[in-house]
Amino acid sequence: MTVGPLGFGRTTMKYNKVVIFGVGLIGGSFALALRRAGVVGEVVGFGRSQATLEQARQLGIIDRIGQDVAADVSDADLVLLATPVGQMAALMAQIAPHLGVYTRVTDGGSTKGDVVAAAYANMGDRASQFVPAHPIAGAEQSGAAAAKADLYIGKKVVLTPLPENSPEAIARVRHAWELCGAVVSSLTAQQHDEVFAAVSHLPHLLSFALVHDLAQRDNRDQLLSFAASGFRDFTRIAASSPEMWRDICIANRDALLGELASYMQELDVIHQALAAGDANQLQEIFSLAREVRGNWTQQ
Ligand SMILES: NC(=O)C1=CN([C@@H]2O[C@H](COP(=O)(O)OP(=O)(O)OC[C@H]3O[C@@H](n4cnc5c(N)ncnc54)[C@H](O)[C@@H]3O)[C@@H](O)[C@H]2O)C=CC1
Ligand SMILES: O=C(O)C(=O)Cc1ccc(O)cc1
Repeated sequence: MTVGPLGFGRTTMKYNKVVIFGVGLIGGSFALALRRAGVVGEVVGFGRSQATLEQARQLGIIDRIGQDVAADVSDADLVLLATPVGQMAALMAQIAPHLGVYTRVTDGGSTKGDVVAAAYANMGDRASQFVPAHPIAGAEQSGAAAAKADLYIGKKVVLTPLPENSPEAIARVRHAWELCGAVVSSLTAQQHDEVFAAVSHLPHLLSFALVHDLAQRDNRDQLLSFAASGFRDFTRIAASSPEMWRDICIANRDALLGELASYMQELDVIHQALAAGDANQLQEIFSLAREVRGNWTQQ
């Protein structure tokens, strides 16, 4: 079975050629997941570092390292942009003129408003072939060596389709993520960025901030030597890629600033309660948080 005009509507589509820009955790896992599903012919990887691409080839993530973007995207069934979000505008400009008529493009970026704006600014009419996506799956590790075929199984992927996308383009991209094992839903880009500012971008910012604060102290080695599992849980995500998180924070800064302001207000309330020795208020705050966190299960 092939993907092409006749491939749409069949129960399982085969992707003869998948091209990945950024063969790291997200791009590499996408390739491995499609391979595991047995639906991909050839996987071609493009990247910034030849050594990483060679590693990805040796790990069996990609079949070959791409040499010619124009040639490789012209007959690709599917293109995935899986670089830090700050790199995507330039890549879109590079691929757009060469995309085949039946080539569909998706991405794995953690922010969507900026990525959608980049598509409109850099892809012209070809933006209709781009269906933005965000897999809510990942880890603090980066790079091809961290890629896993089962990363997306049972995890959410949020699509933020463009009005210009055809139902067929959306269905194809949705299907690709479903073949990776994901549960796909849709939001507007604005809804997406507001939600993830609160539950992902702010927590990462806070975790980086705590470790950064401790890191600047003269006695940091002593402090870290006594830190236990609470510290480990709160700060695991501070081991994430600085470049990736720099780009996310800058891209979603409006929503993130709103969440930061709200969090600072909360800290202010806690600060006042603590300064006043108001044990009841602290208990109320901790109890509500404990109840909500205790009832939360990752869906
Ligand atoms: N790490 C995570 O848990 C998650 C990350 N994301 C998003 O996925 C994207 C990729 O993140 P990861 O896979 O974690 O990062 P990664 O660091 O593992 O992989 C990114 C790859 O992109 C390559 N790259 C950078 N600039 C490039 C360019 N201009 N052209 C081609 N390749 C380039 C890098 O060399 C690297 O191999 C980011 O946009 C991130 O926001 C989304 C969900 C989860
Ligand atoms: O490491 C973790 O727990 C994460 O939260 C991974 C993650 C990072 C970025 C995303 O956009 C989505 C998921």
